[in-house]
Amino acid sequence: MSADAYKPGLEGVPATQSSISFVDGKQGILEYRGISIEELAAKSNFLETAYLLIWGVLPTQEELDEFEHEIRFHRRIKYRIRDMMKCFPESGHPMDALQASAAALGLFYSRRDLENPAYIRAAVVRLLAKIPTMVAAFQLMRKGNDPVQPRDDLGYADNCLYMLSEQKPDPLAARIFDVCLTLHAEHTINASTFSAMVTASTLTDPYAIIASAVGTLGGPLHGGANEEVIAMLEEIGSVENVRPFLQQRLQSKAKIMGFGHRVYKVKDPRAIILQGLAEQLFEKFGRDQYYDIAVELENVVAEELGHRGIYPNVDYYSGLVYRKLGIPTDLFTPVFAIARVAGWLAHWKEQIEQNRIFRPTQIYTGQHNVAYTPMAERLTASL
Ligand SMILES: CC(=O)SCCNC(=O)CCNC(=O)[C@H](O)C(C)(C)COP(=O)(O)OP(=O)(O)OC[C@H]1O[C@@H](n2cnc3c(N)ncnc32)[C@H](O)[C@@H]1OP(=O)(O)O
Ligand SMILES: O=C([O-])CC(=O)C(=O)O
Repeated sequence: MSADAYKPGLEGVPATQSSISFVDGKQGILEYRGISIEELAAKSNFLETAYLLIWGVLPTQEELDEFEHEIRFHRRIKYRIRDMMKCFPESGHPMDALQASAAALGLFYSRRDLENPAYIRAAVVRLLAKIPTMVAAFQLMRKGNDPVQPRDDLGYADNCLYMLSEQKPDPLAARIFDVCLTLHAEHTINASTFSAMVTASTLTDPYAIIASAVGTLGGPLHGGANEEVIAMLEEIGSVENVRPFLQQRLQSKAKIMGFGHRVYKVKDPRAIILQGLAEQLFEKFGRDQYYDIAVELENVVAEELGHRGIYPNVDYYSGLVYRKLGIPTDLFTPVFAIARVAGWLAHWKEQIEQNRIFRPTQIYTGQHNVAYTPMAERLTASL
């Protein structure tokens, strides 16, 4: 195979066919099942959107009620999962705790029955229901407290926010959190979804699939950037410092977190909505000290890098929203995961319906016919 065929990072290489979502990176369009993200953010909610993504159609009221009811019923986690999480080091990152706990769920539901729609539905319900409870359980247990119990009187987003922020959510805050989940639910064949699809293509169980996707999402080039953005804004510290900070970053060829995207060459449509949500929250609950720095950085990056299509991505303004909602910084990426479970599950279902194991090829750059060197004759490797 010619080396020209190799595309680092698989840029532009179609790896699947999918009807779940669509991105036009030049025009800044994102659709789930053909419906624009702006319309879903305004009119839908996370659970309805999850249903749409996974089953391909908007549910009737009856179908949605049943789905919500099933999820509400499955929110609690087994005491053995909680006991396992108690043994995790408090200093560990919540994404690692989530990855381990998601994988551990598979120990309880290991019988695979991929041909059976009831098995698929049960796994979908369980994962959507339990992932937020697991994130919240680790958050409380690392502080030495008992894990919070989900509240049956609260809807999906309200309950998540209640468990994560440890306070009864204000209705506007809960609605905004719900929109955040909808915005993060799906994004075509991004790195974590691809990871989920590769794992799914071996016909393994959905808990292993979600665990591999969580591991992939956590990296700073992907979902982990939302946490890094806040660290960066804190480091900048003041609006006056934005320009010198950017110059120094560009000189050292370091990335500006929350900017740039493989597909979008304009501002990510989700970043536009998230910025609006941040402003709504600031109006009601007071402005975040880092917001002005963020806006100035966006302007200065546009001057310097806009001509190269480098603009804010979904991770840029989400952290400012989560901070105002009272969510600790190292839970920002787990919150992303809570939402993206919907997209990963939709791709799992689609993958097994059209499955062929992922097994690409490589261009070998090593040697051939190398003689084995006996230990006594080996030179110290110059590392
Ligand atoms: C949910 C999400 O995953 S959204 C993305 C979250 N990630 C981030 O915010 C991290 C910062 N951004 C990035 O690292 C990248 O833009 C990515 C990973 C998102 C996309 O990566 P790729 O498509 O592979 O682009 P790549 O990293 O090769 O960048 C292409 C060029 O643009 C530059 N560039 C891309 N993003 C940035 C950035 N944030 N800051 C400065 N320069 C950048 C690169 O340095 C590179 O320049 P070069 O051609 O002179 O070497
Ligand atoms: O599509 C991507 O590469 C990353 C992204 O924005 C997402 O996963 O939401």
